[in-house]
Amino acid sequence: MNDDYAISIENVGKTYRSRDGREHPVLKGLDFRVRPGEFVSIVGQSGSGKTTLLKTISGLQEPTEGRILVKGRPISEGVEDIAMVFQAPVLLPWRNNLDNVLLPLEFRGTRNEQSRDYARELLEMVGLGDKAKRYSYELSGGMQQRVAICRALVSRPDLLLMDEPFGALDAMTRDSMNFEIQRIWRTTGCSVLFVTHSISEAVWLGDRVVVVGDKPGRIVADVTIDLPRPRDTTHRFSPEFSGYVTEIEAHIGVTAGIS
Ligand SMILES: Nc1ncnc2c1ncn2[C@@H]1O[C@H](COP(=O)(O)OP(=O)(O)OP(=O)(O)O)[C@@H](O)[C@H]1O
Repeated sequence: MNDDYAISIENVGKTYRSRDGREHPVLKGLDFRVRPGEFVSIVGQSGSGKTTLLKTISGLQEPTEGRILVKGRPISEGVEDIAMVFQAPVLLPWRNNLDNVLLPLEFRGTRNEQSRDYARELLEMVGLGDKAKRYSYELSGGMQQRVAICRALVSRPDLLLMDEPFGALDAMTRDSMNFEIQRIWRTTGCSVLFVTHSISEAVWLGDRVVVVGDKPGRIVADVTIDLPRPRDTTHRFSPEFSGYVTEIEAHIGVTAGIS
C-alpha cells in the first residue's frame, strides 16, 4: 500500500524547456520509496538532478512524468508535512534566531505560545538555547545552519529534505553537524532525504544510499547500509564502512564513464 511509505516516488521524470523551446530531460524514470523514519542519502555527479529531485518532492516544481505520494497522498494536494533545508541557511538578519525559527508557522498563521516553547526546545536541542534572542550575524556558519534546521523542524515535518546542508561548512564543523543531525533524526523520528557530495557522509548517515546517474538523472544503485546505530567515529574506520564507500564510488564512476 502506498500510504505505508513516508514517500513514494513513482516513475518520476522532469524535463526543462529552454527559451528556444528545446527540451532538456533532467530526471527520467525515478522510482523509489522511503519508509517512515528512514534516513536515505542521495549522491551523484554534479548536475545529475539531485536538487531538481528534492525541489520536485517538496512541491516547489511539478514533475513532467510520474507522481509523488506522501503517505499515499499526491503532493499536488498541498501536503504540508515536508520541510527543506538548503546549503545556505538564509536567515532573515532583522529577526532574532527564535523569530527565524518561528517563521514557517507565521506564514501558516499557526504561531502561538506552544509553538514558541517548541521553537525554544529545538534551539536547546541543537545547543543554541542561549542564542534565541541573538541575531544570525552573531553566529558561526555551523550555528546558522542549526537555526535553519530548527526552522525546518518547527512545523514537525514527517519528511525532512536536506540539500547539501553542510556543504559550506569547514571539515570539523561538518563532522560535528553529522553527529548533530543523527541525534536530531533519532529524536524527532522523521524520514530524511539527504543530498550530499560526500560519499562517506552519505554512508555514515544513511540507512540507504541512492546513487543518481546523469544525463538524464536516474537511479543507478540503491545500497542498504547495514551498520549498527547509533553510529560513532569507530564505524568510519571499519572494513564494512570502507566497503560501502568503495562500492558507491564504483557506481558513481561507472555513471561518469570513468571506470
Ligand atoms: N530551472 C531550470 N531550468 C533549466 N535547467 C535547469 C533548471 N534547474 C536545473 N537545471 C539543469 O538541470 C540539471 C540538473 O541540475 P540540478 O541542480 O538538479 O543538479 P544537481 O545534481 O543538484 O547538481 P549539483 O550537485 O551541482 O548541485 C543541470 O544541468 C541544470 O543546468
